[in-house]
Amino acid sequence: MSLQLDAVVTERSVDIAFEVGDGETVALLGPNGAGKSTVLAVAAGLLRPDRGRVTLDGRPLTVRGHRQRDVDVPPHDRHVSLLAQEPLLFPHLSVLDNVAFGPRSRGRSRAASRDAAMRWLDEVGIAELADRRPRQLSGGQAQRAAVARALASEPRLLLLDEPMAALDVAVTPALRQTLRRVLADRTVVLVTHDALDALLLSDRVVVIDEGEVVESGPSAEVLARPRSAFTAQLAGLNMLVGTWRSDGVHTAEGHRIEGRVVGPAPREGEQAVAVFPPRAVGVYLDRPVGSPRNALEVTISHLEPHSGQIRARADDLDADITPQAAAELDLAPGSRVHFTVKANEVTVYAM
Ligand SMILES: Nc1ncnc2c1ncn2[C@@H]1O[C@H](COP(=O)(O)OP(=O)(O)OP(=O)(O)O)[C@@H](O)[C@H]1O
Repeated sequence: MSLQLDAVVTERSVDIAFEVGDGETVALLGPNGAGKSTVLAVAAGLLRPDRGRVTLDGRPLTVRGHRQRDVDVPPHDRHVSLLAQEPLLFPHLSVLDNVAFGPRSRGRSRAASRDAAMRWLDEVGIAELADRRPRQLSGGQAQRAAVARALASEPRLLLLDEPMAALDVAVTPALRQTLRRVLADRTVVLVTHDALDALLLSDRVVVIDEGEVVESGPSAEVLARPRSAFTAQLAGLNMLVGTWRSDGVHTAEGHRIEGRVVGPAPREGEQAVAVFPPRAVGVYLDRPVGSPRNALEVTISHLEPHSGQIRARADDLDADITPQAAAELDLAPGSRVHFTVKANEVTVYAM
């Protein structure tokens, strides 16, 4: 295990332990105040836990309240980079010099640092902005520069605190694709509120609530089959993971679903995920004939009121329908029905 973290911060009622494997991205999910930023601060060395231990590649970074002598490696000696929600760039330096700062302060020559910085700017798609000042960048460009800067110091561990939260929704899909590329094979802890980011960017999720880990496991499993009410609410979307074929995503349960592919197209036989909101789902007793919609035959497991609608849950999928429709269909747990959804309401991503 690359990162091992175990931290108690009494004042914040946080008592959290988890591990991140070498080259693995773990998403920390949880409601406001759950303790996610506290965990990042402990890993980065910005906050000392009352009790705990943080090791990276076996090297103790923080040790408190153990029988062993206390250890507190300062932030700049940890080989850890933290990327905050707001890109914190030095305003008086060019974008290139902002990115070159990390390698330079680790003792590399000015020329080598600038070369490395240029490579990273290219990697995140903003090489042509190298000479600008941070105030001449859009929010999305500044965040790309901040990603390049975080990576240029070649951290052993990258910590991302909601890297897309402050951005315009229009630029998030492109930045998400960039992050997917640069996070692959790195050891990363990603804090996010967004189930889709967790699904697409992380290998595993750790769900925390009120300062404790409440659920963890492979991202697709936890998000598609949430065990806690919180995770279900967070996911908020139907997600079907399966194998990509030319006619759509095929799941192990035998469902096939078509949708719009966003981002790099999955290759035949690769894993893909189809995502759609519960409000886009229609419920029918008989399979609709001659309709271009996706139709999935499912068994209702439960029904519950949900913001003025009835939420029907079946085979890990949710449909929100009106109370009248639920009554007319005479729905009850055990009912065999068809969930339908138009292909243009379904988004498909390669995994
Ligand atoms: N500087 C601080 N001093 C004291 N308590 C704090 C401080 N910052 C946060 N807390 C408290 O610690 C707990 C965990 O907060 P934390 O910021 O880690 O949560 P979070 O999961 O990151 O939340 P958010 O999603 O809102 O950023 C909360 O109860 C919060 O009120």
